[in-house]
Amino acid sequence: MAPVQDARHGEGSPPITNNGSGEEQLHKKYRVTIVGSGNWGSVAAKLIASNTIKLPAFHDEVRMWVYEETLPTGQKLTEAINRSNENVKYLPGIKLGKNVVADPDLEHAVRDANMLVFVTPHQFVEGICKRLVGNIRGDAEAISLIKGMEVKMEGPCMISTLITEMLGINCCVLMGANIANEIAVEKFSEATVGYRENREVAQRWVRLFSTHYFIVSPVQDVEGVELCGTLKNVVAIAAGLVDGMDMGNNTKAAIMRIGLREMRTFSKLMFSSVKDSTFFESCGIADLITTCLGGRNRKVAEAYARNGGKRSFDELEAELLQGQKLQGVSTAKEVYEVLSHRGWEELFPLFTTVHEISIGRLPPCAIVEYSEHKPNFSLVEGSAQYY
Ligand SMILES: NC(=O)C1=CN([C@@H]2O[C@H](COP(=O)(O)OP(=O)(O)OC[C@H]3O[C@@H](n4cnc5c(N)ncnc54)[C@H](O)[C@@H]3O)[C@@H](O)[C@H]2O)C=CC1
Ligand SMILES: O=C(CO)COP(=O)(O)O
Repeated sequence: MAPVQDARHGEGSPPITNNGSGEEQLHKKYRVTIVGSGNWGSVAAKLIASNTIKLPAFHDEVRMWVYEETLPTGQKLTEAINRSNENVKYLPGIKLGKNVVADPDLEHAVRDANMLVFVTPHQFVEGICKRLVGNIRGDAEAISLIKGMEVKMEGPCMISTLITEMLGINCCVLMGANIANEIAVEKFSEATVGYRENREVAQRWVRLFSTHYFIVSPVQDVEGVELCGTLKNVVAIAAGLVDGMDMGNNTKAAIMRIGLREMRTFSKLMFSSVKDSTFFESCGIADLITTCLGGRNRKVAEAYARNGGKRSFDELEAELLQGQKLQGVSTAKEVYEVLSHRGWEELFPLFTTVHEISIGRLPPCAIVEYSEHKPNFSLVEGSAQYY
């Protein structure tokens, strides 16, 4: 396995070694809390804990806020995690590291941390941030691993922006081709850290997550990285529908290509700063491929099509994912709200069709019929250049 310093890093930047910088070692120890403890949240805890235990810049202990629940055994989830060092519900069979402490008290979990890792399903973030206002350290920095967005009156709001606006702190993002169960068993993967201005902060996040099997590259394009991670979940629903109708590899590849094109157009229309090169990072094409081949959105959408649209996504999610959450259906709705508000539906036939299928307005087979429609460029001046 290639060591971290041999890895390719975004933007042709010098490699980031995993030793911790002199500045960090002299001045400050960083204390990490993970806000979230689902499937990916637990794997993030494992990655981070393996680094904090050996890097002098970080306190060993990693606190993980757990949305408390009672297991069928009657035991609390946090007690089970702290006793067995495993998240027995969301990541069974994987040791998290002895330095991971599960904490059911959100405010207590974040109190001492100056590095906050947000990793919950996106629909819960606003409620969590409301509880955190006034309860975090003044020098805290955040990173979001959350793939999703909110739609406000003013328009779409990325989760990193929501965190920044509600808590008044800088927020980077980490996205990539990262099916959690594969990283949990240490299979080689890559990820992208998106940052706004402060490259030193981005490097600290890279050091916190990087291992010999998890290669992280920084890219100065928060919106591009976050929109890639968010929008690919909608395309994965389309890919799953195609699988559920046994339409074969060529059709699925066509859907992925059309989806990637819509991802790029949507991102660039929302934020003109989004870079084309971001779509070639792990957060872009690689995440699209892995999610369309092996993700939960794909899996549930396949079941939806196999049932001819007769069982709802909610019902199938509960049955197939056992408490884990689907992001693609709600993201399709959020994207659709943006498109319909602006009158852009015909510019995004795939995104629009995924939403209409997921609410039962169209049958699953519409994914191919409608997605192949030529986008109507006359709707937005200059949009043709993004196709
Ligand atoms: N699982 C994966 O392979 C990957 C997931 N992601 C992203 O990470 C984010 C988090 O996903 P996972 O960690 O996989 O979670 P998950 O889908 O496995 O688990 C759901 C989590 O939500 C929590 N929860 C349920 N109700 C809640 C409430 N009312 N308030 C707060 N939390 C509640 C549960 O306790 C659980 O921790 C999502 O945005 C997802 O797209 C990103 C990369 C990979
Ligand atoms: O984001 C993911 C992989 O990078 C996981 O996607 P799913 O939520 O569809 O499993």
